[in-house]
Amino acid sequence: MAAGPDTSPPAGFTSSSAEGRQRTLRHLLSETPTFFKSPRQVNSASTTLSRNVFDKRLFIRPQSCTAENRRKALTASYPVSGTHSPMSRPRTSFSPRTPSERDRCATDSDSTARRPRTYRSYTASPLVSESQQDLTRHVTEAWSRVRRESLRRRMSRMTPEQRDSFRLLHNPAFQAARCVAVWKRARERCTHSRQNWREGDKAGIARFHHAARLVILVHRLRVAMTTLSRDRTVPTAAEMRFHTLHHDERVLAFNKDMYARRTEATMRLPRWATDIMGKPPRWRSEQECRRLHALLRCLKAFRVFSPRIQAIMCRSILYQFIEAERVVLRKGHHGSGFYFVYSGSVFVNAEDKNQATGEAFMRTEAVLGRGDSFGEIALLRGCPRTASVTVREPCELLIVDDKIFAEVCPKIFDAELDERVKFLRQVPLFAHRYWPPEALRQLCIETQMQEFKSDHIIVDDSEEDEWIYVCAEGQCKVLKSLVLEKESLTRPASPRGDPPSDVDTRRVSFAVHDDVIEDDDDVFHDEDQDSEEEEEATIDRSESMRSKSERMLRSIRGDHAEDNDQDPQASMDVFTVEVDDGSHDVSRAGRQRRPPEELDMTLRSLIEAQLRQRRKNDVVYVEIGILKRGDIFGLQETVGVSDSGPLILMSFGIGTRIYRLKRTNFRDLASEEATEHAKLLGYEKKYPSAEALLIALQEQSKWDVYKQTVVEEVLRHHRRPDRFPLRSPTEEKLRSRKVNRLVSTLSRCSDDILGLPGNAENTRKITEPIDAPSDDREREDIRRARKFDTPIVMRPKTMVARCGSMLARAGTGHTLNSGKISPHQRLVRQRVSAISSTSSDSSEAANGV
Ligand SMILES: Nc1ncnc2c1ncn2[C@@H]1O[C@@H]2COP(=O)(O)O[C@H]2[C@H]1O
Repeated sequence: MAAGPDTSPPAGFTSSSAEGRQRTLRHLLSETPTFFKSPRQVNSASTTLSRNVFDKRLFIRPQSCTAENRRKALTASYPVSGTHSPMSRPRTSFSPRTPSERDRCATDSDSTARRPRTYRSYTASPLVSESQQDLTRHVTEAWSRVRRESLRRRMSRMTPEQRDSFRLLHNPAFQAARCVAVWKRARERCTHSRQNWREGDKAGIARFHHAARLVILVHRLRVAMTTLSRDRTVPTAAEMRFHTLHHDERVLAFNKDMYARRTEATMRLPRWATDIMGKPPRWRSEQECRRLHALLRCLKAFRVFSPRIQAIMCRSILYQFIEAERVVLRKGHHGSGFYFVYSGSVFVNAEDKNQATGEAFMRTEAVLGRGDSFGEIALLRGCPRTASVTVREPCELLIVDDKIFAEVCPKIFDAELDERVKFLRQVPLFAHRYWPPEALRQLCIETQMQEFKSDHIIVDDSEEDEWIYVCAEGQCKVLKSLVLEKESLTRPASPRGDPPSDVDTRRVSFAVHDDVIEDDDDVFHDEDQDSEEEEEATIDRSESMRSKSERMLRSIRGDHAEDNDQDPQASMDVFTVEVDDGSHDVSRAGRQRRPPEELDMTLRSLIEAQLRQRRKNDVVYVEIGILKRGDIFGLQETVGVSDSGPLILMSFGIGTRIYRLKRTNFRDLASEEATEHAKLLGYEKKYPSAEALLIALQEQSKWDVYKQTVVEEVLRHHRRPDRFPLRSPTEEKLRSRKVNRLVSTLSRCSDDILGLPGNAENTRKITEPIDAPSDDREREDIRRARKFDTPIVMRPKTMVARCGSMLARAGTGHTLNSGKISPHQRLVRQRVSAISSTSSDSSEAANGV
């Protein structure tokens, strides 16, 4: 193995200086062109070898190192090819293997006092390998050994404190943090002064390179750790089943999920969003945060936080893409983040015990998908993770830092709690006398604030709902659904038998402009709240005002089941009605049918859904009240004084902001006195019963029919055959248009002419949406209608006067009146209803109702 003695060493080797050695090495390496492709490589290799190997570890006896000799020795010792080539497993320090080697070792060991070891190392060490990679690997190994040793030596000389700080300095995570800091500083310098950067902040660049290397190192470490973590996690049965079915190479059965359309689950975050989330918080601009906020509001779990908390989260939220089967967090570990699932899905695995054997095993508790969140328990309770979470399908997670989540959010939550208490205190229901501060605060913990844009159905069935609503800003309408036969209200009771055209017209007119619905719930939704947690929540409630985070957690987990139990049905006809007792003005509604999804719907969507499904029995929705700031909805149902049946709550105008309180909490926390007080308030603000509304609606319908009849009567003479029939077709056409125009205008103005008691204002409101149609066809219709009607619409006063005089001429006895109903009109209405009830049509209608 050892090279034979050489008598003619090259000049460089006689020198023991570092420079001489390097020169020799360069020379040596340049003669092996297969290994090094360029002079630069030769230079760098020689430098590395000289510094790391020669100088520190493998000091070569110069006399024996001629180029020729060395080549001979190496080729003799290590054949270039062959399966047993030591190059494949380089031996960097010599350790005797064969007996002859051992013998030689023994002999040499006698003279190790000087430097036989290094000599042996030289002879055995494959300093020049058959490939560059081998050489590099060898050198790297040698170098790392040298470093380790020197490190050990240095540390042995240190005090314990020094050792600790030294360890910290060499901790990969710490180094990574330093790298990032260096990188940031370098970038900052770069942005602040490009000139400086260019002119060569050489040290900065060097540091940057160093940082990059460290980042690579840390990344490798992380990969190794995650692989290890995955390998050590025993998959649950559900996980195994899922992955077996979903892995292409192991498809056992036909899995329809693989062919299903999965737009939701596979909806990925746009590039701009990941770019924003890749920036440090202070680099994110206001606009970027707002953009991110608008995007994340589509996530159910995100929406339940208040806008302020959402904004704070957007400032610091991070993005992470995780492959399938990876472990996101492990049970018992320290919690360091709160997660939203943007796409993909995860398994939540909890520990369980086999009843028979007592063995512990992991069981899949839940599968969370897009819009869900996890990881809040450990952060808010300060306990270890309560479950493990592994990735089911490749997943995009959004991570909120534990500091933000556990410190900032509860503070904001507390401030909002104070706000809620302050607001509710102003509402008569929660007067100090009935609700002591502690009870009110307790009630507010699970109170949520929601925001709705215009025409959003907030509650679709007040009897089934679990909440009491207190209007904080804006206005809401209270609607009531009445089931009736379509014919009863749409067929005219006029003796002439001409069907009125107003139902369809109004239906179109009520197809209000479309609104994108966005709401802000304040609290987490948790559908999987089990009885244990509820029990826990009750106990917590009794321990008044624990920690902020605990309260927040309770609030977060308190309500997930909302809004999901909607029964899609019902349709709505457009009607304007009046309740005779005058206590509740009523009005109109839109023909609706509830979409199957859920409460996230506008009036328009309801109307469209209804129009798709024609049914004999329709539901007419009638407005029976308006909720303003401080008004309450759902109180009667909570205290059991409601007899008005299911009601509907809908936002309108510029939208609304409401607080909602859990009915169960209200009942639990209200004292007897408070309950009595609530009952009293409930009685005071009772809505009319279904019967009263039906009667009012019927009367209204008759009134509409009567108006139609009057208009028809007035215009009859216009439709008489012409005395001079010799008109041109164009003239005929114009004439018929004129008549039609008059009819349509009169129909629309008839409310003003004949008077719609107390509802003139409301009538105007109904017709408003006509001016703001949403879809093109509708817009086109209205444009055409407008064009058609222009001369009349432009001069309403004249038109009304004309209609009034026409009506007077027709001998109806009505005078012009656009305000309240006069006693005379009331009389007319009674007469009309008497007439219509005798006619067969109207009696049919009455029976139907
Ligand atoms: N039964 C469950 N259903 C849904 N999610 C759960 C369940 N148990 C635990 N988790 C979530 O899994 C998370 C594990 O970490 P945490 O304990 O911080 O918070 C936990 C919850 O967010």
